[in-house]
Amino acid sequence: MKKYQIFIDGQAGTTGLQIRQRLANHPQIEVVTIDHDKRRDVQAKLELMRSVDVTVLCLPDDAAKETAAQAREVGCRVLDASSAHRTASDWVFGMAELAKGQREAIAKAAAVSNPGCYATGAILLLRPLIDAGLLAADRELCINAISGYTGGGTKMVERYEGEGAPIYAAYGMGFDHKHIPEIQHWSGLNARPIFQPAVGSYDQGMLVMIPLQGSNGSELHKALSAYYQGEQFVQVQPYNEIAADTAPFITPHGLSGSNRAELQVFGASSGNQALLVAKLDNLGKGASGAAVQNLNIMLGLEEGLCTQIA
Ligand SMILES: NC(=O)C1=CN([C@@H]2O[C@H](COP(=O)(O)OP(=O)(O)OC[C@H]3O[C@@H](n4cnc5c(N)ncnc54)[C@H](OP(=O)(O)O)[C@@H]3O)[C@@H](O)[C@H]2O)C=CC1
Ligand SMILES: CC(=O)N[C@@H](CCC(=O)OP(=O)(O)O)C(=O)O
Repeated sequence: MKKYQIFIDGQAGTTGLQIRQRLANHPQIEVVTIDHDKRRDVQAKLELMRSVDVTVLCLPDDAAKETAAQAREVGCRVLDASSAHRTASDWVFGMAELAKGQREAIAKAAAVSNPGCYATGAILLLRPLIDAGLLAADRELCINAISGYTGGGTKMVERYEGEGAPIYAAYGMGFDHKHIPEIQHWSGLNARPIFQPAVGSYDQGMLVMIPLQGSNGSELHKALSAYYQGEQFVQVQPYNEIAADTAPFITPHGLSGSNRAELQVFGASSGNQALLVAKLDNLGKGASGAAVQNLNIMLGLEEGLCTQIA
């Protein structure tokens, strides 16, 4: 059986480690590692990139831009987990479920950008509804969200695993979160949404919530259910139903290690108020799970292989 080789630049970071953990048992992908003290050595990286099938970037944006340019120079395919190229026209957006033809585009691409964690939830909810005309592209939306602290990378993990980090902390008060451009671009929203995220004192798990005035929940639920029918990693839950084990609450927990996103729609009996909810693991479908899914697609392998941590 053919084995493909990949190099992860940023292999020791939060996202890099989770990708390696998933790939440890992959039957057809082998991770080629770089010595820790050579991780910033451009020549050593170029040499590796010349020989592998795909380079995966798990770096801060500026470093990702540099390495992506080097990878392209030596003709190596790239999958970038950073937010540096998510709306770039010469990159393919790595969300297989986005629309018809997206999987095929990922399979052929030289450069794939892995979606942002919050953006994954928001785009999965909005794109089908805007495409269907059930939400107007110029609709002014507020998107609320909460993430586990691993979403903030090694620095936030250190802070939360030490003393005194807040149990709940809202942020995004500058109205300029880095995911807003990709949410707008890939959902097809003309109006800039207000995005108001928060971080909680737990490691993994995310909720993205979009309240809608004047919308009929049942119609939205039907449209989302039809759009994602047959998808392995995106599931629409029953209308107006809260899982028995968390009722009367919806929580960001329960999907750690998985590559699934669960979408929910709630609607008022009046038919003119609704709430859209996406639940996912910020390190799973929001990062490393999606990255392995994209690698499988890029290499022509079964899409679900090793995307989840058992
Ligand atoms: N955490 C998450 O939920 C998600 C993160 N991402 C994205 O993935 C990328 C990585 O994030 P995350 O894993 O959280 O970050 P971390 O801070 O956990 O890890 C980043 C890693 O990159 C290394 N690094 C930094 N600069 C360089 C460089 N020039 N060359 C080689 N290695 C370098 C760091 O090593 P050192 O500092 O020791 O040199 C560190 O190991 C970011 O762009 C982030 O936005 C995407 C989706 C979700
Ligand atoms: C809790 C937390 O800080 N989350 C990060 C987003 C997670 C992330 O790293 O997003 P990317 O996928 O774009 O890299 C933030 O709000 O900036």
